[in-house]
Amino acid sequence: MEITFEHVTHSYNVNSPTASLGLDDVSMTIKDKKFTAIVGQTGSGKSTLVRHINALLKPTSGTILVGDRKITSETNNKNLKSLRKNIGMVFQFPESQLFEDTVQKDIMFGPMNFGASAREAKAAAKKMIKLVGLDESYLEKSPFDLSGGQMRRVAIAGVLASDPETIILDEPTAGLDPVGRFEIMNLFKNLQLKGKTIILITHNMDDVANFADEMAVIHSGKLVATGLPKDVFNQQDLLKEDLLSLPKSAEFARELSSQGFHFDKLPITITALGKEIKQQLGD
Ligand SMILES: Nc1ncnc2c1ncn2[C@@H]1O[C@H](COP(=O)(O)OP(=O)(O)OP(=O)(O)O)[C@@H](O)[C@H]1O
Repeated sequence: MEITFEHVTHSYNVNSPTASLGLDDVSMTIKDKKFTAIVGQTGSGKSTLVRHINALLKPTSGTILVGDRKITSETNNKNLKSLRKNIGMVFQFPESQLFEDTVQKDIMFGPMNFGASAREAKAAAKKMIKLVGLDESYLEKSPFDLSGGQMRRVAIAGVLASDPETIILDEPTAGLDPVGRFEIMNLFKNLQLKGKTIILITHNMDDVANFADEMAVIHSGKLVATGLPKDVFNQQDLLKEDLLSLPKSAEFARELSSQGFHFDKLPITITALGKEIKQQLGD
């Protein structure tokens, strides 16, 4: 589903002395079936932005179009079920929301909440547990007997079990070891390649460089850049003003620039960096 923000502003605690601006006149389009990363410093408005997509937050002004659904300040809290079924959200540390006595029941909760029969939900649990890299024997275990990484996978399986068209991830790999992180990111990339729209909030620029098709940079509630990661990471004004940090390959390329190498554009992945170095050493 294509998602379009049209002049969206969100004020927290409107009309109170503690009012604060979460989003400031944001207009952008998140493309259907693409992997889009949302980045920005802490407190810049990333979570506020994505919470408008399933109407967890309503705009103070402006409109969000999610496919053919329109969300405005007037949107009624009723009738949001079909929207929310299609927008899966993996919050930060989703394992904190596990509560059932077995993994199977936890994964079944979402689909049943959206109207699936027990049989359908069981089948979904069986499929999803494997998709997140655990075998079926985990279904009968208590989620609380699992490691942190395993709990995270179960929580993700629970979101995927409702088969949402769009999946929003708010730092889904925070606190995982590098291998676990890579596996989870690969899982989401594969889901996108099979037709899902993925929206990832992250502070990890290597994940953006390696997995995202598009990126958006938010600063103080405003959208300051959007585009292909290889272009956005080369916007000098963003780097100068410290609105963006670089993936490791680009950092390394910058260091190499003072050692006689020359890069027209900073390479943002190891593969691109390797190719450039090889070419320049061969010349
Ligand atoms: N419930 C709330 N009430 C009042 N202000 C809020 C609330 N939630 C967020 N804000 C404010 O809105 C701004 C944007 O916050 P938001 O959580 O969207 O940022 P973020 O980019 O997701 O940050 P982080 O990277 O730390 O998760 C911040 O100034 C924050 O203090």
